[in-house]
Amino acid sequence: ALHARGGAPVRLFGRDAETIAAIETRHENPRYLPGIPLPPSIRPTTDAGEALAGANVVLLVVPAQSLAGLAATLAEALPADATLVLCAKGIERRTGRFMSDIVADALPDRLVGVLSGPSFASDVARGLPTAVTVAASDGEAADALARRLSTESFRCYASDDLRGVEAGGALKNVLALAAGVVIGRGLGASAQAALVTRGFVELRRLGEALGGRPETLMGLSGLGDLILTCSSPQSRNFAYGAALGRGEDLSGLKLAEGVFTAAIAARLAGESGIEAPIVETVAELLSGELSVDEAAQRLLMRPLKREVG
Ligand SMILES: NC(=O)C1=CN([C@@H]2O[C@H](COP(=O)(O)OP(=O)(O)OC[C@H]3O[C@@H](n4cnc5c(N)ncnc54)[C@H](O)[C@@H]3O)[C@@H](O)[C@H]2O)C=CC1
Ligand SMILES: O=C(CO)COP(=O)(O)O
Repeated sequence: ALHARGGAPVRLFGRDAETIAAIETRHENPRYLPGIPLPPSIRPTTDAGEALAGANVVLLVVPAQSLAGLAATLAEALPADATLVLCAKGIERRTGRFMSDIVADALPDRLVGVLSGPSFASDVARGLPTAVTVAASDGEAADALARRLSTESFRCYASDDLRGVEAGGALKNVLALAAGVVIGRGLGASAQAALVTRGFVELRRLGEALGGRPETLMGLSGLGDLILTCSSPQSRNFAYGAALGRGEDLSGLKLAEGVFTAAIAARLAGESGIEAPIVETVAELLSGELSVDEAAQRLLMRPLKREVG
């Protein structure tokens, strides 16, 4: 998408030499985006220093649990005026830190943006229409980043609610796992709709408790991404949940960030005094404390209460 803007060259860093070589020679990423032609002007490299030299916007797309490990490289090689844009959707499971907290600890005073919202990589790579949120704690910096990253098919809305955008992106993954379980276990589309709606109540409550604003949580990076990932088998979190619900072997499945976020999100909910039964049930299902049927039963057996209030 960035390439489509024209102008500044786009460099792509990856540590897997084979994939990088394929992108360079065949202009295709056979491992992650097979069959999708990539623009030949993208310059792939396995040398982080080369990729970062002279860069003024750096998009970090490593999984959430890997970000802290990359921070040392960044501290060494990142140009002083480069803006970091965090794209991973997760919470560090050991510490409870959001992505922006990890960067703030490793690179204090650095301008940080967060890009999140409903956007499957393969849709973006194909140039299909996509709308996302780009947040920075400084609203004008967010506006500038949104202008910089938008293309005709990749529309970025600016926000100054960094935490709200991060919280929505991390929590929707946990709920997408639950939605996948519902479908995988054959509980039906009505149960799926109920799960997503009640899941959104949890996303909103917990997202607000963690510092996000309600209108952000109702926007693209919260509700929008929740709708996408809770309804499409293209979502790896949904697909993981569906495989779990069907009782299939989970080894070999693609990265599902919610697997790493569930327990820490449940802990943060507990610490904030927030009721989050779906998030807690997903955490216990993943840790093996509950079976799929016990998890479903537990959610159904919750005491009756008013829908709102
Ligand atoms: N794939 C998608 O459609 C979308 C993914 N995201 C988010 O982006 C993040 C990454 O997801 P994917 O790219 O799909 O995961 P992935 O598992 O497909 O790819 C992650 C890549 O990062 C590499 N990596 C891990 N640690 C690294 C390190 N320290 N240095 C260099 N490379 C490293 C891995 O080798 C792998 O190639 C996740 O947080 C995900 O939630 C967000 C929106 C869409
Ligand atoms: O975040 C995503 C789309 O917005 C991708 O979702 P999955 O990680 O579940 O595939």
